[in-house]
Amino acid sequence: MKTFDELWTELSEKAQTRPEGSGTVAALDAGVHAIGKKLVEEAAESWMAAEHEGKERAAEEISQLLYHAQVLMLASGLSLDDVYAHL
Ligand SMILES: N=c1c2ncn([C@@H]3O[C@H](COP(=O)(O)OP(=O)(O)OP(=O)(O)O)[C@@H](O)[C@H]3O)c2ncn1[C@@H]1O[C@H](COP(=O)(O)O)[C@@H](O)[C@H]1O
Repeated sequence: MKTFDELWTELSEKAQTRPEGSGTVAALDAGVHAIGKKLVEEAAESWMAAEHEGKERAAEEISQLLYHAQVLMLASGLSLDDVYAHL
């Protein structure tokens, strides 16, 4: 298990060090358009899971949604504080 902040630290490091085999690095290389499509897909899957598939599946899909949101932030050059400023 990891927190949102711990995931952000891990993904930020991967974006810097670009380790081989990282899905995050591959996603960043694919670009904002591809990341955005994945984010929308995970949002739809989160919605469907919450409405039809129960709490465990909803939690799983929402975790993937948060992951892809962080990847989009990295690809867009945004920090956590840039986003927190609007909460
Ligand atoms: N939390 C996640 C995470 N959530 C979702 N995903 C990605 O999102 C995809 C989820 O897609 P779906 O379940 O919808 O399955 P899918 O559509 O068949 O998947 P794809 O065809 O798109 O690969 C997974 O295949 C992963 O590529 C994640 N990829 C990585 N992480 C974490 O990010 C960290 C860094 O990962 P790497 O960069 O791969 O080392 C690690 O701690 C990982 O646990």
